[in-house]
Order: sequence, then structure tokens, then C-alpha cells
Amino acid sequence: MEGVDYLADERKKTEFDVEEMKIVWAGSRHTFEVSDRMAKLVANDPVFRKDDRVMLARKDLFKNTLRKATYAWKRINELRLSEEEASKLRSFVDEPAFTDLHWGMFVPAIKGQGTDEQQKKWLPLAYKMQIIGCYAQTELGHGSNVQGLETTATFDPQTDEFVIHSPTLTSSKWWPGGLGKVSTHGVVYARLILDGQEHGIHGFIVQLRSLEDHRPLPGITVADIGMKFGSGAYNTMDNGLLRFDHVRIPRDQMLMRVSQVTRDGKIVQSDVPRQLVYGTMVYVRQTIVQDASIALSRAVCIATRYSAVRRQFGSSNGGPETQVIDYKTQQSRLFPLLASAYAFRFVGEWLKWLYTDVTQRLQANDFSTLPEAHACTAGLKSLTTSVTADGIEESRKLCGGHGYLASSGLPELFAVYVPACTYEGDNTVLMLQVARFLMKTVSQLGSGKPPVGTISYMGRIEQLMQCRCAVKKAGDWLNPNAVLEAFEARAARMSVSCAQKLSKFSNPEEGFAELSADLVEAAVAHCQLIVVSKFFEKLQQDIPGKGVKRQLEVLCGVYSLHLLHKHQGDFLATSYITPKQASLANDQLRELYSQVRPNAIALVDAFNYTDHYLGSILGCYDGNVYPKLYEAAWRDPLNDSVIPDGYEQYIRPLLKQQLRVAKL
Ligand SMILES: CCCCCCCC/C=C\CCCCCC(=O)SCCNC(=O)CCNC(=O)[C@H](O)C(C)(C)COP(=O)(O)OP(=O)(O)OC[C@H]1O[C@@H](n2cnc3c(N)ncnc32)[C@H](O)[C@@H]1OP(=O)(O)O
Ligand SMILES: Cc1cc2nc3c(=O)[nH]c(=O)nc-3n(C[C@H](O)[C@H](O)[C@H](O)COP(=O)(O)OP(=O)(O)OC[C@H]3O[C@@H](n4cnc5c(N)ncnc54)[C@H](O)[C@@H]3O)c2cc1C
Repeated sequence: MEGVDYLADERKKTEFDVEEMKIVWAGSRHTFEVSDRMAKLVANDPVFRKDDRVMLARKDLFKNTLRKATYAWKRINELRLSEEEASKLRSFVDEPAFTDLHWGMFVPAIKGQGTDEQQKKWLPLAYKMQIIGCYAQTELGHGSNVQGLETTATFDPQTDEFVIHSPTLTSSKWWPGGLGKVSTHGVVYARLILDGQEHGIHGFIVQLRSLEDHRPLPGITVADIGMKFGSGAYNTMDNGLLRFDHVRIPRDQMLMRVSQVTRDGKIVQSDVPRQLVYGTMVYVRQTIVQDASIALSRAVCIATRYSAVRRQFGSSNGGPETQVIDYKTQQSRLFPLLASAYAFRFVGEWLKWLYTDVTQRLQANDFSTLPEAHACTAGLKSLTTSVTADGIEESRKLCGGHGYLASSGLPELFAVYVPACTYEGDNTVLMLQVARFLMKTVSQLGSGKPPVGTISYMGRIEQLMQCRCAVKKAGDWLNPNAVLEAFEARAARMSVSCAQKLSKFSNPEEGFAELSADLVEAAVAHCQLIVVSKFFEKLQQDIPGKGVKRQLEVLCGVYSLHLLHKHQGDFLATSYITPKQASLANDQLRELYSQVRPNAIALVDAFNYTDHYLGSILGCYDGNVYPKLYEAAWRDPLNDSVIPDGYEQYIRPLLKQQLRVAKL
């Protein structure tokens, strides 16, 4: 059976050039080649084996992660990998570790908020991993409300130091990844106090552990916060707690790009906005949007391959049963997720561009696009992580009973992914930030300042409030202008409706709180519009390869029309479409599913995932699912012996007792 491709017939149906689609998915030929090389490097190295992860107890699991992370660092140095290659290698190791926070938050925080001198001092140490850092912001009592953090940093002019202190139990830092057992340093967020006066939240570089023996420094209490959701999963990470008892650090360890504290204890604001203290979160939210397409595509790849292998019902005259992927219900659950994975890939690519653009502007003291960048990163992080977490769970259900097995890879993928809906900003809290941005935009319409970028459609508000959908037959829904106008009109009308209701409140904050559920819906509509429009923009690019663009057009249609179908209440209630037009959209959607069907396997092959990275028997490339499931069952430690441990102690006496009862 070895070497047989059970999905070969499926692959023969493909109507497009898969190799070219791999380049589109990766973003460029260069990125594809780097990814492909790094994925194979990891897959072929036994040290990076991960199929035993869910069986390990916490201490073994954690030590195993330390071993892998250290080995990865050794390989990165031996092979002299570039930053891009190293980051890909780490992502293919596919195990949350302290290094994620060191490279993903500690280094960016110093880069974004440190002065040139601070960067010169700290970054070389961090780059060589001579220090290991974490991002210590959240506390036991406050996460979302950053202004509510309680840790204090009081300047002592006598010694030219800050005194970092945890005044209450709720001020204990709680959650930072890498903090519990590994980090030697942290960027710690605390309230700045100068001469008895508070000056808001700022970041400070604080050494936590000795570089000699790793013991916590005097005044520091640090530990892991305990087991988290699921087996394996995020338990490889040492999320930590941290308390300070009047810990002293030199004045130059406050990150001073946004504000400086002078030798005599005065605060000097530079001309950059104070929101830049939140800059690391903007950066990470943008990377989380890119990661969403990866997590969702992994789940979809597993569910699609398995749906083509799995057969149930429909056999006549002893012929084969129906592949479950041929059921329209399966398609209507699976193909929108496949389309969403592609949609998120392209919006992630665009968001990376937006972030680079805003960073360059900030360097030139142009802060004009910061509010939009904040709204886009917050909103898209919220939208894509919510859909991805739900999509992974739906993929599990699409795999029936076998999806519940750890060897399907889906339970662990869900457990490791779902906190993305919470970390880096709770998804509801972030959507409310988008809503604030929208309400501000609506209130400024007509002020002579035309809205730009993702909000430019608001500049056509009068037209969007009045227009009516022109669709007459199902095929009209393939017209990008028809779809875009529908999403623009829906988003604009929902925002205006909220703004009108808000204006009736004498206290705007009270109104905002009262209407917050409606405001979140308006924000979701705006974010979905961004994803749809970026998909259409992608299609305007030159996309080579036989049939590749055509497939992407089909997926774009599936993505937008499934949203239109799912949220038809919004489109109908805002009176842009009629019930008949909603029904035509659904007819067109069904037709598009038929076009996806023959290409479904090739569309997930284009993700180019190795079997190692997918970590799923149900999703393996060759589709040889059943023998692999059978063999995996025998590898479970419970099957090491025929008679289980505990038989003598529990099962035997129980059976004997039943026997006695039966004899009576
Ligand atoms: C297999 C492995 C796969 C694993 C996946 C890999 C990915 C791994 C990556 C990372 C691992 C996980 C890391 C997680 C790390 C963390 O969670 S760190 C902690 C993150 N914490 C948060 O995100 C807290 C959320 N809260 C906030 O961001 C803010 O406090 C708030 C946005 C809720 C604002 O609260 P509020 O009090 O209303 O605001 P103010 O502070 O007063 O500011 C108001 C004005 O500032 C503007 N603004 C807010 N945020 C930003 C920003 N980030 N950038 C720019 N501007 C911002 C806001 O719009 C207001 O502006 P106006 O005054 O003009 O209206
Ligand atoms: C796995 C994981 C890793 C993490 N890593 C880090 C890290 O490295 N560093 C770090 O500093 N932090 C980290 N965090 C913490 C994380 O950033 C916070 O948990 C997150 O920001 C949410 O804050 P919270 O826990 O205070 O939630 P809360 O704000 O208490 O949320 C509870 C509920 O209240 C709702 N809610 C809150 N405020 C509002 C509002 N204004 N309006 C309406 N509803 C509201 C929320 O929607 C939610 O339903 C991590 C968390 C997790 C789970």
C-alpha cells in the first residue's frame, strides 16, 4: 500500500496550475522557496517530531519545548539562516514557545518604543539571545483596560532610578508568555509617577532573573500560572505571574521614544502621539491576521482531504458509496471556509503593506494614518481570529467522529488557536474600537475632510444611503461592482443608523454603551467589506498560470456571497436588496460550489503543507487514512499492555462483586 496516492483521481480533476497557485498563496516565488525549504528542513529532522505531544505531562512537555527551541536556535546559527528563514523555521516547528514572545513582542517593543541609544544597547543582546525577553502588560485585575493597570514606576531623583512596585494582588502581572520559567528580562508596563503625579502607562525594561544562575532577582516573585485549555496545545508556553517589591532600575530603562523623563524628574513629550506606547500591539495584531489564514487553511486542508476520502451512503448495485465532499451540505460548510482562508491570506498581505506604510510615515513624523491602521489591525484581528477559531471547530465536525481523535490534529489546533480571540485584545473590545473610529468618521462627514483609505466609501454616503441593488438574475451576482456596492451600502447604512441612534443620547458615552451590540455589528460589516474589497483588488493583479485567476474569482464569489447569504438580514433590513435578490445570491453561491468541487483537493494542495506540519492522519497527502488510524491506535500508551494497569485494583474486584450479586 506504501506510495499509493488515494487522492490521485481527485488530483486528476484539477482545472488549474497548482504550482502557480502555490506562488500566489505564498505571496512570491522567493517566499514560496524559503517556506518550502524550511518546512522540509523541519519535517525531515526527528528532533522536531510532535506526534507524542498530547501524551506528555506538563513538565515533560515544557522541557521538550525548551529542547526543540534550543535546537532550532542551534540550527539557525549553524546554517546561518536569514531573519526571514529563521522565522519560517520557527513557525514550522509549530509549537508555541518563549521564543514567540522574545522575537514577536520583546524585540518589536524595544524597536518601536526605544530611543536610538536604547536600541543600540538592548537589541544586540536580544538578537544573540544573550538575554531572553517577554512582554509583561496584562495583570490579574486588568487586561483590556490598559489605562487601569496598577503596577507603578515611581521616579526617585535621589538615585536617578525608577522603583517598580506591585501595590495590590490584582496588580500582579498575569499571562505574559515566556515569563513563567524562561525570560531574563521583560518590557513591563506600569504607571509612571513623578513627584507624586501620575503620567499614564509606559514601558520599562526590567531584568527579572540572574544571568548567572537564573534565580529571580531580589524583590521579584515569578512563576507559571498553571495548565491551560487542552492537551499539548498552549501548555508548551510558560505564561507567567510576576510581582515587584520596590525593584529599582536605572532611569534609562524606561522606553523613551514617546516620552522622556529628565534627570530632574520632569516629563518631556516628544512630538509622536502617546498612542505609540500601544505600537507593539498594532504590530502583533497585523501578524495575527497573517497567521489566521495559516491556521484556517490547515484545518480546511485536513477537512477537505478527508471529505474526499470518506464515503457514506448512496451505494447502488454494490458500487462505491458517495464521497462526503459531494454532499451539498458538506460543501456549504466547507467551501466558504476554504474561500475564507484565501481571503484572509490576501487581506493579511495587504495589512502587512499598510503596517509598513504607516511605520514609514511615522518615521517621517506623519501620524495621519495611525487611527486607520489601529482600526484596521484591531478589526481584522478580531474578524479573522473569530472566523478561524470557529472554522477549525467546524472542520472537526466536518470530519465526523474521527475529527475528535487527537490524531486528526484538529483538537490541538483548536486548543492552540482559540486564545487568539482573546490575546492581543479581546475580539469584542477590539471591534468596539473599530466602532469608535466609524462613529468619528460619520460625525466628521461634511466637515470638508474627505474620508480616505478603507473608509473612503463613506465619502459617497448620500449615494450609498439611496442606491438599490440592480441584480436581476443569479449571474449578476458575479459582477464585482454589484457585490462591492452591496457590502458598501450595508456597512454605510449600519454605521449611519448607529450614529443616528447615538445622537439621541445626551451623554455620548452612555449611548455608546447602550448601543454597543449594534455598534459591533456595524464594525463587523465594515471589516467584512475590507476583506471583500481586498480580494477583488487581488484579482486585478497580473496572476499567471493556467486557470489560477479563474479559481480565485470563484473563491472570491464564494467568500462574498456566503457572507451575503449568512448576513442577509443586514442587507434586507437596510433595504439595499430584496428577498428575491437574496435568493438569487444563494442560487449563484450553489453554482459556485459546483465549480469549486473538482478543484477542492488542488486548492488545498496549493498551501504546500508537509504531513509533518499538518500533523493529521485525516489530512495526510496520500489520503491513506484508515491504515494510519488503525496503526496510531496501537501506538497509544494505553495499548502497551493487554490488561490495563488498575485491573487488579479496580476492575477485578468490581466484576467479582457483580458475580457474587448474581449468585445471590
Ligand atoms: C502553532 C502556533 C500558533 C500560535 C499563533 C502565533 C501567533 C503568536 C503571537 C503572539 C502570541 C500571543 C501574544 C499575546 C500577547 C498579548 O496579549 S499582549 C497584551 C495585549 N493587550 C491588549 O491587547 C489590550 C487591549 N486593550 C487595548 O488595546 C486598549 O487599551 C484599548 C484599545 C481597549 C483602548 O482603551 P481606552 O482606554 O479606550 O483607550 P485609551 O488608552 O484612552 O486610548 C484612546 C485613543 O487611543 C486610540 N488607540 C487605542 N489603541 C491604539 C493603538 N494600538 N494604536 C493607535 N491608537 C490607539 C484610540 O483609538 C483612541 O483614539 P481617539 O482618542 O482618537 O478616539
Ligand atoms: C494564551 C494567552 C497568552 C497571553 N499572552 C500575553 C502576553 O504575552 N503578555 C500580556 O501582557 N498579556 C498576555 N495575555 C493577556 C491578554 O492580552 C488578555 O487576556 C486580553 O487582552 C483580554 O483581557 P482580559 O483578560 O482582561 O479580558 P476582559 O477584558 O476581562 O474580558 C472579559 C469579558 O469582558 C468583555 N469586556 C471587557 N471590556 C469590555 C468593554 N469595554 N465593553 C464590552 N465588553 C467588554 C470581553 O469582551 C470579555 O467577554 C495572554 C492571554 C492569553 C489567553
